[in-house]
Amino acid sequence: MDFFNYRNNTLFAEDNAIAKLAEHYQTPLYIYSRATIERHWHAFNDAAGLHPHLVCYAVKANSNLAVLNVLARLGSGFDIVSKGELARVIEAGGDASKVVFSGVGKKVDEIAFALEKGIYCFNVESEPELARIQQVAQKLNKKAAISLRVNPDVDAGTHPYISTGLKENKFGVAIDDAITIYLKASTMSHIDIKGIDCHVGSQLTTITPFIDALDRILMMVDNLAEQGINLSHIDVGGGLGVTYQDEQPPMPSEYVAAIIERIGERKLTILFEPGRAIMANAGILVTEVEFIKTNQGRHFALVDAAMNDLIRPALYQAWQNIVPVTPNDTLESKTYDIVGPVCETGDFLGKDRLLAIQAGDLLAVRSSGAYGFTMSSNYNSRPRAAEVMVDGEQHYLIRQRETLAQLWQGESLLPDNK
Ligand SMILES: Cc1ncc(COP(=O)(O)O)c(C=O)c1O
Ligand SMILES: N[C@@H](CCCC[NH3+])C(=O)O
Repeated sequence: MDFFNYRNNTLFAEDNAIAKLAEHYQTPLYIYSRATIERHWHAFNDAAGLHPHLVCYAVKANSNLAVLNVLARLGSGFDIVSKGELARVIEAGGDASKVVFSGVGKKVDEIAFALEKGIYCFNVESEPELARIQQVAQKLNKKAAISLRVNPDVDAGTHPYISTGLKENKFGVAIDDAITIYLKASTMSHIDIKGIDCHVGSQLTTITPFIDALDRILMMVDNLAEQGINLSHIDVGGGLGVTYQDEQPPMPSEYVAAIIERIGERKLTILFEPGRAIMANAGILVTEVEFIKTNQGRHFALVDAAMNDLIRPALYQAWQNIVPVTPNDTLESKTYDIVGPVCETGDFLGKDRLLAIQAGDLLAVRSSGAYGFTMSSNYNSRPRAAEVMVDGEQHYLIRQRETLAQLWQGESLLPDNK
């Protein structure tokens, strides 16, 4: 059962199900749906059909072990950006040989760890990184499989903070330098060139930037073949957007079909790195209204979730739908700012929302399954929220709410007399 099906706008599997979970586990509380996660993953995997491909879920979107485990059981690959994410994938039962390692600043120990675990490929983002991977691989007497992340200089048309494929961004190597770097890589003793990679940004709601980038990358694939470098895969990155408000991004099937069509007869395995498209609308953040207050005619709902729990509204002015868990028609609707208890003016979850609510009500912040918990922090010494996975008629606590003692775990007082 899909616990919350965004497109059909049905939020609740059963009356009071969310309220019961919130009462039991306290708020703020993240709730995910296994069925929705699986449906979204299949949307990519099934669309690619018989074309050789691997869906490498972007772990940064949501790295809870249970989430990774659900995907690992489907046979998913994973896109990681740190040693920590790789450790999580392995701990969750994921297959290291289906892991691609992205990121601009891989450290020596991270590269060594990935080589020891036998990942599928490093997505190399610079020439110094390539040299470092060669060095580490040589030392470990291993061959490192690589692809080069090429920056296609395409405007993703998304928020500047999550746009990654423009010349001025720190990601990847400039398309004009790529051939030279591939030729260098081809002479390196412990480097095995496997593919090419690009990722132009996140929350893309049209297909055009993907295709523009792909066309440039495919031109590079053909140029490389002429130089005797034959690639076996193309990694198209992630970035497919979701519906938060009224966006109408392409469906995964449409997106995947467009990519396959463009690749044509070329013998290339396709790697996809979706994060948000799998997780965003598979999760909600439930929060309780502590107080209603009015300042100078402006209405505020003070809730018990804050920017430390969900930073997207504060960081990107992101809009996420906020709905009462149990609608109450007897209350008067007013326009509220939904704000948390953190001491920052930027601490809001939503502004100008017309809601009929009162203190004690539960609100669901929708589309919070991606970049919600993973971007949370302990700012203001707030313990991080619990996470629950709904699985059919069952639910499982997949992360306990942090205790106060966990807030200072690893810290110590200064010794006496120093
Ligand atoms: C290299 C790379 N791959 C995949 C993703 C996942 O992106 P999204 O969650 O938008 O699918 C990101 C984040 O934008 C990324 O930087
Ligand atoms: N954290 C961003 C997405 C960034 C993707 C990382 N490359 C968001 O919440 O929208």
